Amino acid sequence: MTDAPLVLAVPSKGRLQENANAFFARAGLPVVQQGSARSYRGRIGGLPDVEVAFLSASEITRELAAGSVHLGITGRDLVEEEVSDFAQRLDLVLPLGFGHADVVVAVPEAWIDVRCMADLDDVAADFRARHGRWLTVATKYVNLTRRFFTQNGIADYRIVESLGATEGAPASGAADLIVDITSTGSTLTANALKIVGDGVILQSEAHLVASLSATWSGAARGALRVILDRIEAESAGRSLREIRADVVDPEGAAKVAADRFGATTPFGMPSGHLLLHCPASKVYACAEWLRTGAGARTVSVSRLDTVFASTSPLAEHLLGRIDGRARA
Ligand SMILES: Nc1ncnc2c1ncn2[C@@H]1O[C@H](COP(=O)(O)OP(=O)(O)OP(=O)(O)O)[C@@H](O)[C@H]1O
Ligand SMILES: O=P(O)(O)OC[C@H]1O[C@H](OP(=O)(O)OP(=O)(O)O)[C@H](O)[C@@H]1O
Ligand SMILES: [Mg+2]
Repeated sequence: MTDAPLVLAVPSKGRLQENANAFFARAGLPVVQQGSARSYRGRIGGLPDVEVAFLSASEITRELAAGSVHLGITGRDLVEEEVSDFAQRLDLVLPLGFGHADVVVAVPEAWIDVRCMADLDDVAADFRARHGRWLTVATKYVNLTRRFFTQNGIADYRIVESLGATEGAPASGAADLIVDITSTGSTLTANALKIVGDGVILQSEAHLVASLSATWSGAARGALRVILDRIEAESAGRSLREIRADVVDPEGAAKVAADRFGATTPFGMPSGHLLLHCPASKVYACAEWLRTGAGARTVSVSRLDTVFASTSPLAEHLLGRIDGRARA
C-alpha cells in the first residue's frame, strides 16, 4: 500500500465544526463533500492523495489513537481524556487558536465553605459519616477527574458517568458536584454552580493532531508535507505582524528588535527602511521602542495572510517521529 491516501479527519458537528472549516479554507485546503450533503467522505481540492473523513471530535480522537486516520482536528481535552498514552501514540502538531475551554471542578454556589480543592477534600472526608453515602462527581471526563483528584489527595468520592447535561446533575440529585468543560461560564451560572478556585484541571484548545500508529505510505507522507506547509504558513500569518519603520540605523534597530521582541528581517533591508516580522504579542512594545529608541517617525503595522518559509519544521519533526517508530 505504498500509495494509500492520507486520511484527514474534520469535525462534522458540534463546537469545532465551523472554526475547523474556516481554518482549512484560510490555509488553502478547501474541504469538499463528496456525493450527497450527508456523505461522510470528502476531498481537499487539488490534493488527490487526501481523503477527508467527517467525524465528531471524540470519534476523531479515537480513530487517531487507533491509527485509522492520519491527521485530524480535535480538542486537547479529548486527547488527554481518551488516550492514556497519547504522548507515544499521537503528535499534537499545532494549537489552532480556537476551541478554547477549561475542564473544571464545579460545586453548588451554596457550598460557601468550599473555595479550593483542599476544602473539597475536607468535605469528601466527612461526607460518608454525615450522609451515609460517598460524595459523587458527575462527569464524562472520568480519567482526567481521577487523575486530578488523586493529585489533590482526594480519595473519598465516587464518579457518576454523565453523557450530557452534566451541569444539571447537582440540582436533580444525580451527583453532588461536577467536572465539565466551560468557556463562557454561562451554563455553570445558569445551574447555580461555581468553579473551585484551584479546580481548573486543563486549559484546552483545538489542535491539529497526527497519528503515530497509522501506516504512513509514500503518498500519505507527500500529502502531509503539502498540508503542513500550508498550515504552517497560515499559522505564521496569524501569529506575526509586518512592521515598517523609517529608523535612523536599520541594521542596528533590526538587532535590537530581534533580541527584545523576537522580530526577524525576512527580506533583509529593502530600500534602506526596516521591515520586520514581529510576534503579534510584541507589536505594541516594538512599535513603541522604534519611535522612542530608534528614531522612527512613522511605524506601520499590517496583518499577514500567509507566510511561507523555506522549510517546514513541523513536517520534519513529525516525519522524524513517524520514521523513528517505523524503525523501532
Ligand atoms: N463550551 C465550549 N466552548 C469551547 N469549546 C468547547 C466547548 N465545549 C466543548 N468544546 C470543545 O469542543 C470539543 C467537542 O465538543 P462538542 O460539544 O462539539 O462535542 P460533543 O457533542 O460534546 O461530543 P460528541 O463527540 O460525543 O458528539 C470539546 O471536546 C472541546 O474541546
Ligand atoms: O461555558 P459555556 O459557554 O456555558 O459552555 C459550556 C457548555 O458547552 C458544552 O456543551 P455543548 O453546548 O457543547 O453541548 P453538549 O452537552 O451537547 O456537548 C459543555 O458541555 C457545557 O455544557
Ligand atoms: Mg459539547
